[in-house]
Amino acid sequence: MARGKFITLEGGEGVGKSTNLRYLTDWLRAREIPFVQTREPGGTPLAEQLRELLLCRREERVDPTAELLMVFAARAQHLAEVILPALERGEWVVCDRFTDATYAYQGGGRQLDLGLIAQLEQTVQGGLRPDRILLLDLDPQVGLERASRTGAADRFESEQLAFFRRVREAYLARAEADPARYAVIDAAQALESVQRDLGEQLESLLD
Ligand SMILES: Nc1ncnc2c1ncn2[C@@H]1O[C@H](COP(=O)(O)OP(=O)(O)O)[C@@H](O)[C@H]1O
Ligand SMILES: Cc1cn([C@H]2C[C@H](O)[C@@H](COP(=O)(O)OP(=O)(O)O)O2)c(=O)[nH]c1=O
Repeated sequence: MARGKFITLEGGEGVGKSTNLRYLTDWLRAREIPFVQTREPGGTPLAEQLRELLLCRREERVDPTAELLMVFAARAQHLAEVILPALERGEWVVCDRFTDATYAYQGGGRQLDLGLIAQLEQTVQGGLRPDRILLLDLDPQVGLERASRTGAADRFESEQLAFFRRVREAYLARAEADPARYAVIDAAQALESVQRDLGEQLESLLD
């Protein structure tokens, strides 16, 4: 049994991840490809509890290294319980955010050392990396405006614009360094154009 493909969807706030996840899963269903849809932080009961702790707004300042370790704690659990078993069963995994979000938010946004993130990535994931990272790219000003229409701001969404500019730059720098693995999709386009681009990416992953 061939290992399943591991696809992640990434981008800043309000880029259209939720909207386009539905497109991705409909595409897989239409082709009868077995898959697991999941998200980070989260994806297991313990990891979802860590997500709540990470996202809730609080009086106490959250130390960036503490934040980073919580993200990777959730990821270790998610990998062991959900992602690796699904890939081993030959199913595809569609994950709403993964380690690129850590490079972007904790590395770019919080300005933590990228070498430290790489060390944790190696410890937690070994050699596992997504087969394709679908990066929805959008000016954060537009993204935040879109996101503000969909509910109250969590701890990350409450950051300043400069934070989200660094997030975007960090994502784009990673995509530029490994163009075979990343698809940068212009999320400012009309939804149907975004989805056409996503569909092309998925087609290219079929054996
Ligand atoms: N390509 C697009 N053009 C215009 N608006 C969009 C587009 N994609 C998504 N939206 C809208 O932007 C808002 C945020 O989209 P959503 O999918 O919830 O983003 P995210 O999950 O990335 O925060 C929603 O109101 C959605 O309808
Ligand atoms: C996976 C991950 C997410 N995050 C942040 C980014 C998001 O603001 C938040 C939750 O992700 P998500 O549910 O995708 O939020 P949204 O739909 O509002 O974009 O967690 C990190 O800071 N580091 C990480 O490694």
